Amino acid sequence: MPSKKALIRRPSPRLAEGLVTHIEREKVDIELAQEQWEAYAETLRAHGWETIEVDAEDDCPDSVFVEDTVVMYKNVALITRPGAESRREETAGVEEAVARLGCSVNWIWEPGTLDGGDVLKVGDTVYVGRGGRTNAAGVQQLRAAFEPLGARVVAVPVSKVLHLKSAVTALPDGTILGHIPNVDRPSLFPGFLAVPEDAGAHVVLLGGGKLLMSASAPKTAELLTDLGHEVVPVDISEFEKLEGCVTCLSVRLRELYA
Ligand SMILES: NC(=O)NCCC[C@H](N)C(=O)O
Repeated sequence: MPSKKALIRRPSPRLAEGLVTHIEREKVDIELAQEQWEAYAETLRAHGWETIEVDAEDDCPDSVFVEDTVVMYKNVALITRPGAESRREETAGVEEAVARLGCSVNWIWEPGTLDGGDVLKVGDTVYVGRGGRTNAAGVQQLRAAFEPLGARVVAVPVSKVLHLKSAVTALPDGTILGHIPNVDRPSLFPGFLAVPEDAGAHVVLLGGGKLLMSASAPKTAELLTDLGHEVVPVDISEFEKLEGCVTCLSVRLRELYA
């Protein structure tokens, strides 16, 4: 049953201490981050999404990146076991939120690790990035959770960026967008479109053909507009300083069974 709910999680006051792995640390402006987060949430609402706030986790600097803690497939919420130990406390609140929404809940167990940022769904194909945060056991457990439900799980290597979705996401027609220097094996993806900017590879599908994108990818926005897409830009500069992108700030629940 189609639904338009999106989980979001308010930034921790300790956001500036969030993990940085592949880029140089830059000072984060917390007040600006809060404003940007409000504007991001408002943009979702303006496009028909009911936002559901997961209880804040003030002691977890990276908790705003809610996408990493749960992967949805149909009505099943797979609670992850984040690859970074400092992020493991984040999952409890998310589990509570999805259970309250009537999802069927499943879990990634030790020794598996998996971050939601490593999972890209394109129809019933579920790409999973095997990289710094997601290990082989995590990939196997994801397969065991979703293949019986009809998913085709495709594992792909990720070595150049934090997560698979830091490298690639997909347009509504299934075209995979990626910035070539960040993608390990572009040939693994059918219908690959190279984009000129890092952040140009990140789109959130708002519905009705609209694409939520970072304001830091103007050339890609132009390219996609020229291809007949409607781009909705948001400024998320403070989250980008922590290797966050537009996808990681929400989890869209499109197939709730309720
Ligand atoms: N899915 C995502 O893109 N998550 C971004 C997580 C950033 C956070 N600083 C981390 O390193 O875990």
